[in-house]
Parts: sequence; structure tokens; C-alpha cells
Amino acid sequence: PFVSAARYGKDNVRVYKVHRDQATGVQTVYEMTVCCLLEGDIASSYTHADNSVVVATDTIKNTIYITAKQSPVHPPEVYAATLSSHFIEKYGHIHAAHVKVVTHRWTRMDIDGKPHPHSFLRDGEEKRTVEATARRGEGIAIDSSIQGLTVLKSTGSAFHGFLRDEYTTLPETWDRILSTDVDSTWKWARFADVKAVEKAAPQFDEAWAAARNITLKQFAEDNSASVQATMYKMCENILGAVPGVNHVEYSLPNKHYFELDLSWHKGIKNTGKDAEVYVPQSGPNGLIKCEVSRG
Ligand SMILES: O=c1[nH]c(=O)c2nn[nH]c2[nH]1
Repeated sequence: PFVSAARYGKDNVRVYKVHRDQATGVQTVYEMTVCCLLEGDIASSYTHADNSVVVATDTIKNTIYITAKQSPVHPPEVYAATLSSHFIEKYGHIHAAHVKVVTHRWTRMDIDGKPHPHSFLRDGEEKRTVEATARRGEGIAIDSSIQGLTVLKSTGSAFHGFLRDEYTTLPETWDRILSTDVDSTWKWARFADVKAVEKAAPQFDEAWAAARNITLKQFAEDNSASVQATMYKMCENILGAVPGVNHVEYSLPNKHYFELDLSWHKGIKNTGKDAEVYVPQSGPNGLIKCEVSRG
């Protein structure tokens, strides 16, 4: 037997960084959870207990903090690219570094209608995530995501005309609740190096805002014939809005809310157009995935 694939490093490294604007006194905070995994000529550490090739995971953890101190941590794409490239540049036997940066929301508080200089709130567990892979001789691949943005619409969603056979019981519907946890990823054309990523820096926040706004607008306004049809429109619009991106993918759970027949109790009408009380389901859930690429 031989090692056919291997990568190792440190996961769940929590990082906080504050920016203090000396002129205005306004402070800005960033919080993220980082995973950094290395690939390279490391098989001997598995097969021969050869630790001489091992950049200790503790060393990787230290490097995550030092890089956060010495380089920008926002946009997360720049931080992830800087960190992943460091390992290729520093260690000749490491050929790829995979960095995942999950950023958490600290939204500035508005107090009495004014943005507060140093107070923030966690307005949702939605994450902005970046995965950057620096590979020797191949530049830097960056995927950006929105994850855990939970949405619901109380109408404007239908599902009918689907295949029916002896296994099918699902009734057709022209009016249903639609709820999902948005997991949207947009994949950037490869960057040659960190300098190219830094040059592109303004595009990353713009792309995130565009992807988030397009997702919410399409979700709200589309008279949805299915999760599939609506998510395709989201992908098309993001490709149209973000030139530096060549692929967009969504993975959307269909979080069902079942109608509840209460007619057994004094003839209560609570189904179809009379439905008001529903039963939210924890599972099973539909799961609809797609990737749409620039033609
Ligand atoms: O939007 C939907 N897509 C599907 O594929 C599906 N299957 N059951 N309900 C569904 N709703």
C-alpha cells in the first residue's frame, strides 16, 4: 500500500482582529474561524514516522495569527490567499495549502439612528466563507460563499407537473411555503499570485453584496415553479453581475412546512386555501444542488 492522498493542519482556529481608526475613533471588528491544511512531500511522516517533513499544526496555528497581525484580514479572500501562499513560499516541500476562512457577522449597532463607533451585534448565524488553495506553479484558486442564510416565503411558490407513477403520493400545489438555508458559492478565475488577488480586492465585497442581494431578490420575486428553477435564475444573475467569476453553485435544502388537516375537530377548515396553521418539518428535507457555468 501507498499514501494516495494526504493533507493535514489545524482546524477551528478562532481569530478576532480590531481596526482602530485613530482619526475618527471608529473601531471595526472582524471574527473568523480558520482551517489550514497542507499537502506536499509528506508521505514519509505517515509511512516511516519521519517527522522531519512535518510543519507542526501548532506552527500552522501560530502562522494563522501572525499573518492576521501582519496582513489585512478583510476581504477574507485576500487574507486566505496571503495565508495559503505563505506556506508554498516558505516550505519547498509543501506544494499546496488549503485555507478555509469562515467569517462571522458583527454588524455595527445603530443607536438613536447613528452607527455606534465600537458596538456590534450578531444579526444571524449566516457566514461569509472563503476557500483558497495555493498550489505551487498553479497560482491561487478562490471560492467565495454565503452559507446559513435562512429565508422563507409564505406564498409565491408552486410545485406541480412533476412525474407521477405508482410510487408518487405528493399532491400538486400551486401555493406553498418555501424555506431554505442558502448555500451559494461563486468560483473565481484562477489568480496568478497574491499580488493579483490584492489588485482584485475591491471585487470581493462587491461580489458578496451582489450575490446576497440577487439571492434575496430572486427568492422573493420569482414566482417559483420549483427550487431548481429559482436557483438557476440566481446563478444566471450572479454570472451576469460578477465578471471575474466563471462558475456559481447552489445547494438548497427544501425545508418543508406541511399542511395540517384539522377537519376531524368540529369540521375545522385548515387545508388548501384555508390553510393557516402548518407543521414545520425538521426532516426529511429536499436537497437541490446545481452548478451553472459561464457559456
Ligand atoms: O421544488 C421542489 N423540487 C423538487 O424536486 C421537489 N420534490 N418534492 N418537492 C419538491 N419541490
